[in-house]
Amino acid sequence: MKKIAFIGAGSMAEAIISGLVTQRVIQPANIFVTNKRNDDRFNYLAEQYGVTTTRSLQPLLQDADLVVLAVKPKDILETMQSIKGYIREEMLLLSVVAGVHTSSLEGIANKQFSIVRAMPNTSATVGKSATALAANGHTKESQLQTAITLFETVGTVAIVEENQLDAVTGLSGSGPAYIYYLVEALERSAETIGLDSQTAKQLILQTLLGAADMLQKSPKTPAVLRKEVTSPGGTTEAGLKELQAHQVQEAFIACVQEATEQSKRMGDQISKELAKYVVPQ
Ligand SMILES: NC(=O)C1=CN([C@@H]2O[C@H](COP(=O)(O)OP(=O)(O)OC[C@H]3O[C@@H](n4cnc5c(N)ncnc54)[C@H](OP(=O)(O)O)[C@@H]3O)[C@@H](O)[C@H]2O)C=CC1
Ligand SMILES: O=C(O)[C@@H]1CCC=N1
Repeated sequence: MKKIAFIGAGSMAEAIISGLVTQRVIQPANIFVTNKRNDDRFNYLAEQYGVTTTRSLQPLLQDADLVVLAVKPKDILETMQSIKGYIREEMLLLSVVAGVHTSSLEGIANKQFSIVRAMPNTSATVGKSATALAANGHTKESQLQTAITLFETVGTVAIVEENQLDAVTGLSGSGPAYIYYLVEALERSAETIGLDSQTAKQLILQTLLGAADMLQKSPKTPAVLRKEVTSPGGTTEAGLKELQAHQVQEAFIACVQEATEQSKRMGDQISKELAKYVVPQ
């Protein structure tokens, strides 16, 4: 990677920039960043990571073989209309924008080009994102490899078909929130059983980290690992009975399904909106 241009300088852009700089994938000065108006953000990113900031599209996009699109879905139309004149055949557009289909991006730009869509999650901030990538038909193998290299600086990467990205969004895109929700419940439960919050926090965090490590390192399935904790007639069995009575597994399944459906609904809505601006061939 000789030069990368980031359009959008928010939290997702910063997580990726941090990964690239920390792992020395590219010289920081060759990471070009733009945003809409936030000067403080420019100063912070330049000072913290040594990246080059500019609001001028020519220096941002000329010679950039990789352009990372990291704006909110509501800003995608304005952004694509402003950059479409700079899109070149050898350029790869890497979009982290949730719900915006590659066909919409090509439609607004009125040209066919290489696009990889990514669905990372916020754990990219600490280098632990579970990211899924989907490439459109124009993307070369070497360009997909570039996208993989980029996202491997902030975690793990899976390759999926574009039509699976809604499921990825429902599972791992939103996933950190489900885990935080569970931790909130455990913290509340600690209060009710008389543990002070500092002690409870430490116990919960280490339990979570330990279980995640077991899942990663042990060849055993989650069900087997669960059974190993559960002594017959013991405490775990008593606790799990309550979870079953409250249909907690079913609730999680419904949660992921509903998040996936919402991702589809939002994607359809954005596609419909953007279709108005697609230039007819
Ligand atoms: N949060 C999550 O869990 C996940 C989010 N995503 C996706 O990542 C994307 C980025 O999210 P996030 O980083 O949180 O967003 P932020 O709101 O933090 O950042 C958005 C950035 O876009 C800039 N921007 C807006 N309009 C333009 C424009 N016309 N030209 C240039 N820059 C512009 C903003 O600039 P300024 O501040 O100056 O207005 C800002 O720097 C979203 O599309 C989201 O769907 C993907 C996976 C997970
Ligand atoms: O909640 C959302 O819509 C976004 C997409 C994935 C995570 N956050």
